Amino acid sequence: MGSSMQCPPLGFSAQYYQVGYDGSCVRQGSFFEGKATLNQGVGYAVVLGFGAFFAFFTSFLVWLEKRYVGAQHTSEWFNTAGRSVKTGLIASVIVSQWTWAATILQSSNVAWEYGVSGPFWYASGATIQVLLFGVMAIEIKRKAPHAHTVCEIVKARWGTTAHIVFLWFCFMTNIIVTAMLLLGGSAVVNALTGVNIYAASFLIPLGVIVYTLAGGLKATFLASYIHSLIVHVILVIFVYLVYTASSNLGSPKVVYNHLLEVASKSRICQEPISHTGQACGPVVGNYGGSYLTMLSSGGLIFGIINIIGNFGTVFVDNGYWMSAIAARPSATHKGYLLGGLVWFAVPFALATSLGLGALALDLPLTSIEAGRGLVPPAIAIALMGKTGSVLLLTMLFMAVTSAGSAELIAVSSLCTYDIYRTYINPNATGKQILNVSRIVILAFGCFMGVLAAILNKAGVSLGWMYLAMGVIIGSAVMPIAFMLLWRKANSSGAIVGTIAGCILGVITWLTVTKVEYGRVNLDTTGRNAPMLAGNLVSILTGGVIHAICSLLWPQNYDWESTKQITMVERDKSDLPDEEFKEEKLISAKTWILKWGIGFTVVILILWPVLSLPAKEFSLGYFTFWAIIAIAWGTIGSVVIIALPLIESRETIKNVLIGLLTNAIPKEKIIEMKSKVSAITVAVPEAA
Ligand SMILES: NC(N)=O
Repeated sequence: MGSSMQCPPLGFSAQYYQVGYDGSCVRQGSFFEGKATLNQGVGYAVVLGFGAFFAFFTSFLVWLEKRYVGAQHTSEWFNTAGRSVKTGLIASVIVSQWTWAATILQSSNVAWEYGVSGPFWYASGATIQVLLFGVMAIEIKRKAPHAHTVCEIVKARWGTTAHIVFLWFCFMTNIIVTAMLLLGGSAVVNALTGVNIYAASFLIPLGVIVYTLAGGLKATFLASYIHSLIVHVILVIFVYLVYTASSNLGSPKVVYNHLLEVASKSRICQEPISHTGQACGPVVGNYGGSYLTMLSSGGLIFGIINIIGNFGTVFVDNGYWMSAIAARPSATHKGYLLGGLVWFAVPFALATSLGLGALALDLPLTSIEAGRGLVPPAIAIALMGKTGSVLLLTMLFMAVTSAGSAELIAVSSLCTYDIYRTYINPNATGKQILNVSRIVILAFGCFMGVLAAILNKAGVSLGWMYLAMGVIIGSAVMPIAFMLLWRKANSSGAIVGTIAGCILGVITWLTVTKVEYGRVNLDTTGRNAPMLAGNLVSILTGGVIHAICSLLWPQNYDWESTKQITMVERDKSDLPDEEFKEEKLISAKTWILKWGIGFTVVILILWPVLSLPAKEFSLGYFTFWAIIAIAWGTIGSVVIIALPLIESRETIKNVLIGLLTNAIPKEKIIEMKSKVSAITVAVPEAA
């Protein structure tokens, strides 16, 4: 029997093919076909229930911390978490803040498009920014120790015009990231449960708002540990399922053999045995058309776009500055390095399992489904049915909730400190700051719900947005880095470079689209060549213009005005002065420079270069690759789950003793007594 007559054509995944009336083999038109595996009740329970549960949970954590640890809940606490968070929790926060819907969904989409190189470029191209941001995090401690936001530092150094420009770019970053969270979240909720996509777009932020309002930064930090824990447990389940336990796949060897077959040159891909937009046969741009190679032009182009876009979404996202501000000085650099290395496993291990698994099972996904982020839900269903759907939905919701709440707090602190306190009420009290923070969280969350519904209506996909982000915000990356790293960097160069880079980036993007494809629409603007050109022009123009202006008219800045940024209320900080010593901070900077740059060279240059000679991976090479993914996923998960617990064992012990005996810690009683005696001395009649 000829291969054209076989049905299914590859001898596996028969459920996605059927024999037509004329005897031809017909592939299913799409994976989901508008059918949901879970009912709408589950969808609404997840969308509303998780938000409500975490709102309750964070309120409980806040209460515990107040009662048994003695935290004072000032506006400083709400927005900076007391600036004393330790390495393990900072790493866990970084991982949960950086684990977007896209990390879970888009990474598997690029695995589905380009094969093994997709997850690798997704992971490495978005890890190095976190590692390198560790340098900025230390510089904040040295040069702007009392700042609340990145834009406060911009204003202190470069004045009002630069402040307004960078505020705009920071807001754009928060809007883009939140939009991606909601686009991915709503698409998956809709596909898995049938909840209306517009209802999902609007309801998802509601849960995040409630949860964020309840806690502020510190409580969301604590809850983000729970988010990280759940994400990593489910990640490990999926990875082991694909490579060791599933009856359909279950070993690197089966995945490898299936990947060879689905991309085979002899495979017939005409209608109706396959349909336009479905994965079938050799991959254009890959060595030998194989999914099993790092020699992939599409994968490499995606990698470059990914690096640029993610520099934008780390360096221009106030959320990362806030995490750095919240970190204890001696923990900052280690937290960022550890967070980056653990996070690498999330897209790498997950997409190497789910994305390649979807290809290996020859799932009838279309490019539209994949672009909407539906590769992981499809394979979760294929491997585990309803259980897989629930696990995937839970994992995605953890990502959307914690990253979404970080974005809400980032926007709220920009609005309170950079607009309200700077331009409207410079003498704002802590109470006023807290009120404005909460109003902004509510307003921005609602605004994003509406925006996500509009974007869904316009047909904007997660994949499109992910590639476009660097064009829009990339130009601000180098000026923002220069701000803390280069004394010559001047204000006019930062303003002109950032604005011109963005405008030229967009013009280049659209022009290349028009020249290459003859028309400009969502489909053509989302292709690799225009995206690459736009991203490169945006980031390079921003940096080059700023560098040239600064060399011609250097500022020679001494960081005195950034050191003068003030706090609203004095924080109760039990950090020893030792923590802020310049020698300690300089040695932390040397450490993060060495390790941050070292790991960047390894994962961005050495690893891909060393994997090129393998051309098309042999079975042994692919098995080794899969083992690295499994091991990195497992070790990363153990570290991120165990370290925060180990570091906080004293606090946990105090809280547990307090809960069991209802005793309030001695230090807190002493503190309360000293307050009472201070009042008695000041106001004798109070005695
Ligand atoms: N955070 C990202 N780029 O997944």
